[in-house]
Amino acid sequence: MTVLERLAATVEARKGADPDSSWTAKLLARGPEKCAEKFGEEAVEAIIEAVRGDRARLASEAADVLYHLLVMLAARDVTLAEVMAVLETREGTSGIAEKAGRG
Ligand SMILES: N=c1c2ncn([C@@H]3O[C@H](COP(=O)(O)OP(=O)(O)OP(=O)(O)O)[C@@H](O)[C@H]3O)c2ncn1[C@@H]1O[C@H](COP(=O)(O)O)[C@@H](O)[C@H]1O
Repeated sequence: MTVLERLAATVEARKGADPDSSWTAKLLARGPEKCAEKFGEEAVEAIIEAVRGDRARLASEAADVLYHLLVMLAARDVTLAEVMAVLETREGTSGIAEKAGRG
């Protein structure tokens, strides 16, 4: 199991946990809209570091983005496995070919 899969399992397990002892449970208790907003904030923080070019800070912000992505997905009952399955269907298809083939 990868660290991302373990984190997804932890996030899933936090559904219904005590918001006073779990940041994940606190976020989930505030609803999917708040989880989405939080994901957006973390994404913006990662964008800022990408523009600045600080590799270590970008890696750290990217970790925040991945964690908050998992929380946002969990809030809408979308599993990491579902996302990975979508990525798998795209394997081997160039983004350029995919765009050209759109109706
Ligand atoms: N990976 C994370 C993780 N990444 C970030 N965070 C929290 O997300 C919160 C982000 O909140 P804020 O935006 O307020 O913090 P910030 O980005 O520093 O904000 P600024 O003050 O800079 O604006 C912080 O409290 C971080 O600790 C995380 N909280 C939990 N996890 C993982 O989730 C697991 C379960 O955590 P709990 O649900 O808290 O038990 C943990 O063991 C970790 O593996």
